[in-house]
Amino acid sequence: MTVTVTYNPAVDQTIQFDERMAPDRVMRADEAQFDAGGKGINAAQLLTAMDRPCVATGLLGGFTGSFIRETLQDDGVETAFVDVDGTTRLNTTAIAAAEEYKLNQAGPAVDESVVDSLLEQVRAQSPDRVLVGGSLPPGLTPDAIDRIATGGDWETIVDTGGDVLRELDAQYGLCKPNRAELGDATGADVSTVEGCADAADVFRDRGFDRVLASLGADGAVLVGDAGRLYAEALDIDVVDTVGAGDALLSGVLSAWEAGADDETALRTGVAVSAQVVQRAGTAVPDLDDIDSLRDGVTVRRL
Ligand SMILES: Nc1ncnc2c1ncn2[C@@H]1O[C@H](COP(=O)(O)OP(=O)(O)O)[C@@H](O)[C@H]1O
Ligand SMILES: O=P(O)(O)OC[C@H]1O[C@](O)(COP(=O)(O)O)[C@@H](O)[C@@H]1O
Repeated sequence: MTVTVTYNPAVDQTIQFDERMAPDRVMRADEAQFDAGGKGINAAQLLTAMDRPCVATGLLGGFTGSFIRETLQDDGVETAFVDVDGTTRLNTTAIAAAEEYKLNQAGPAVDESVVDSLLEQVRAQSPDRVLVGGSLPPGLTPDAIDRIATGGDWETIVDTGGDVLRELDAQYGLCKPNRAELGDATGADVSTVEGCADAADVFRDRGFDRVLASLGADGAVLVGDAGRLYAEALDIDVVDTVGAGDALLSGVLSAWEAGADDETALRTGVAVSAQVVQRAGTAVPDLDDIDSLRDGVTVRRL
């Protein structure tokens, strides 16, 4: 069973415009979409949709926090959040004439003592693995993630920005940097797939047993004891890439939970992420034919 930890959840607002974004003018959208968001929460929704036992934890506050809790419960996702003062943030994605703008808030300031309460919630679930996803709100340092990794007898997986990734000091089962985060955290040249795999190898020497590097339209690389695998992205019409990394990671974790090997897991992750990027927002897409979609993913050893 997987527990997800989202220290800095978000209500994801997605608004779309036909015309390009421009300053000093009122941009009027016909509609707006609101989804429960934040990297760990996105993963919990996808894992639940793929029938993998999962509990979503993290920090929630204010009316936006209530929206997230109610949305997850309506979606059948088990929750065990810690309530905090302040208001959970609203992250806005504006899609204007096919250009995507991501406007993220920092989130409510919290006291480090909240990590103790969160760890209690995690331990109470007796998880096999814990996925810590997303940024940290003001008041928390990377130690808040290391404390999860050292807080119990579970495997810890982490998906966070390169600046935080670089500071982690515990042992992790997997990290999921995207191309920019891979380059930021290692200083390596990540302009080629081989370069990304080399940079991922550097990460493995820093306490990450496996590295799942997401490369956007170029697909993904999975590096671990079983070797270095590269999967091409599927050729699809992209609407919104927000949530793509969470989808890739969720697909990989879901396949591993079903006993799949690394190649099948990587194929599954690419297939799930392809479904997510074909629609706006971070709500769960149609995952019914993931098995046939993943058979269409090209994978090779590097
Ligand atoms: N333009 C695209 N075409 C097809 N698949 C994509 C595209 N962008 C992202 N994906 C899929 O989503 C995955 C994660 O995308 P990426 O943007 O790297 O993640 P993140 O959201 O973490 O930055 C990719 O590995 C790929 O499988
Ligand atoms: O696009 P990704 O990396 O899969 O993550 C999407 C999620 O990350 C967020 O952009 C938040 O990211 P951060 O936690 O890193 O600030 C959410 O708004 C969104 O739900």
